[in-house]
Amino acid sequence: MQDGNGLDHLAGERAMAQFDLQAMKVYLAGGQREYEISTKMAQLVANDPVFSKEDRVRLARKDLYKNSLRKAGHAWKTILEKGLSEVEGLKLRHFVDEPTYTDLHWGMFIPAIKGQGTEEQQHKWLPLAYKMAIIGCYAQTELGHGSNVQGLETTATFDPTTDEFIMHSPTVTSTKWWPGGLGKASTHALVYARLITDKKDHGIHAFIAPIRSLEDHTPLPNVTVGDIGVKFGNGGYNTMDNGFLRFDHVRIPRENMLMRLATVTKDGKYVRSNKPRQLGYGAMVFVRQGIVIDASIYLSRAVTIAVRYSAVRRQFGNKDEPGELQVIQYRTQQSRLFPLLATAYAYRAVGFWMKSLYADVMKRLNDNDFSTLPEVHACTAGLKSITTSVTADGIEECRKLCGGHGFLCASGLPELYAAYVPACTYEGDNTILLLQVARFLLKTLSQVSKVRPVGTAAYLGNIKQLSTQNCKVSQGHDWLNTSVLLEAFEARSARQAAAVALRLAKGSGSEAEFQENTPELVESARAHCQLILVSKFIEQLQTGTPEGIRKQLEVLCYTYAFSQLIDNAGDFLATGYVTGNQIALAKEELKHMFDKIRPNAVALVDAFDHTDDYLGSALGRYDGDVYTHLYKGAFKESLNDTVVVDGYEEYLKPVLTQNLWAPHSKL
Ligand SMILES: Cc1cc2nc3c(=O)[nH]c(=O)nc-3n(C[C@H](O)[C@H](O)[C@H](O)COP(=O)(O)OP(=O)(O)OC[C@H]3O[C@@H](n4cnc5c(N)ncnc54)[C@H](O)[C@@H]3O)c2cc1C
Repeated sequence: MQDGNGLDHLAGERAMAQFDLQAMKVYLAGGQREYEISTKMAQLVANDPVFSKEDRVRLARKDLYKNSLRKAGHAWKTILEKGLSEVEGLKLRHFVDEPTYTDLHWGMFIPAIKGQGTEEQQHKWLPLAYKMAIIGCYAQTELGHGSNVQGLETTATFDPTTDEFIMHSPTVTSTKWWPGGLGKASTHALVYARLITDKKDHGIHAFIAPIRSLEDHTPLPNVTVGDIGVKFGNGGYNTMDNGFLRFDHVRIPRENMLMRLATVTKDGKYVRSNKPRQLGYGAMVFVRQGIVIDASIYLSRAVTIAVRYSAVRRQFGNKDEPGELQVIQYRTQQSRLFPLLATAYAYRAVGFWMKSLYADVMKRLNDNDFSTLPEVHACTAGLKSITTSVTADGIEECRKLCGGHGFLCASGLPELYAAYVPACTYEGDNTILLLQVARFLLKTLSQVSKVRPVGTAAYLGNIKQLSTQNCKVSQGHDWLNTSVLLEAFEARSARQAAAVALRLAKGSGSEAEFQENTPELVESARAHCQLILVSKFIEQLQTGTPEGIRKQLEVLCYTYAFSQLIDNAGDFLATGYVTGNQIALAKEELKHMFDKIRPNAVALVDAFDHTDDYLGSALGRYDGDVYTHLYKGAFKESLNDTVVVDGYEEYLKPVLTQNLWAPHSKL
């Protein structure tokens, strides 16, 4: 891939690489087959003008949304015409790279029916959903409540005289608010509502409610539905029609309640099924594995842009070298950029591990073995929280690493951030998720003498040893030992969790005391998750990494672990496990890692294999021809459609000609 002049401005950088680029591409794709599918789908999208992202940040909302509908429809047509498999179709939609209603239809509506519907219900709804004869969304959140699902107010009251539920939104705060795809596209909503039979409230259950006519798409009688408004950033998440929805005593058939876990009989009896609630856990692990891989992809896009641009951009110089220095040569630039590069690799490795975790969970569910589920629930909740928060912050850091030009939409970074940042909130607010992890840690510690902790919490079984032995590092290279690093992360996490558990144990056990300690609880949950990330990156590295890339992955793994250690040095020091001197030694080792990454940096981001089309960034172009394309890009700006700007006569000329109060002034 080269520019119009045939020049690859980054060729010198690429020539320095010390690893097998192709092997790294295949590794990052998750295997040869995945690599081939990815490459094919990326090209298919890049070569189809309908999928162009060219004007997205300049379009008014109505045009933006209409174009998004066009792309989603065209993607579906392409999938059918080319007979693409489910995996290929998913990849194709991934490369279209635009949040849209189909994300919720395929990602939430269909899985919810599969997980919560009876076989009969699946038989009725899934064929319609699979061929998109109906479009569904996932309507849980309301104006008044999101995280606190038990606080939802929408009601579904059973009327045995007609064998129907009456869906109702009794207050303003009960208005469904936020569901993606609800605003304008969906014909059906999976509505979470309080089930009421015979005046008794049975709590929150799921119902399929038709909301728009299948004839002309108008809202059904007594349904009020629309889009909630413009969201953060240009383009970004504004291609999605997040919606509001109110019911005014809308009747739906009894069979529209999803009844796999509980049933309402014709005469209004509420019956819980004997199916274990945990059956839905497999889907949860699957969704969260996708979130962690997505975090890696989004972060890798930002890092690709920042690394390539940092290799192109030159500022200042020194007397020892001719010309100006590439900004990637500056230690401060490296110390902000290379840990993010290593993080993108770490998240990819952890995403791969989560795939095997999913397989393990499914096997256990089949065997009715629910013993590991609390640990799996906590681990995946925590990983969702940490990886999305770090990725959102990382994209913003990459924007700053690109200086002024990073602020231009042409850099691709503002839109990437705007599209990604809600991941910190949807699928569970990140702080709430960490509090769930903290509760799990407290429970595990309270039972540690009787129940041996499993999986990612197994280290807590060694709490005594981890609480008494301190770090033995005495020279820098002592840190270059994965067991030493792992023990440091285990000891820090175990000690932080034990400290807050002890403080709570000394108290009365009240909820107020728990609340008082939530900042420390969140910190200990974060420590636990950072340990999981470091340990799984190491584990993945040690299991069958191809020779041609192992060395680079090791460097990235140490970079990741050292930067985590240093960024959280306060916590590590406070636990007493490490000394200030040991942290200083780790800092020196981290600099050595930066030296090892430096000649490989551009190749390491090339390995993510993002096409120019997918990156959509003048700064991150493969050929490094940044300035030509920034300059050309300015001429696409609508303000430059005319040389004299619209508004000059009415509003600018009177200022310049001192005619502000002239009789014809429009000011
Ligand atoms: C782009 C986007 C798309 C979405 N798509 C959907 C969708 O398709 N379907 C759907 O149903 N919903 C959707 N949502 C809604 C989303 O799931 C909720 O916004 C999310 O669950 C957070 O809930 P909340 O808004 O009530 O936040 P709140 O819970 O009100 O959080 C506000 C603040 O309070 C803090 N907080 C709340 N409770 C506690 C506590 N107990 N302890 C400590 N701190 C606390 C939180 O950490 C946060 O800082 C979407 C949201 C966004 C932004």
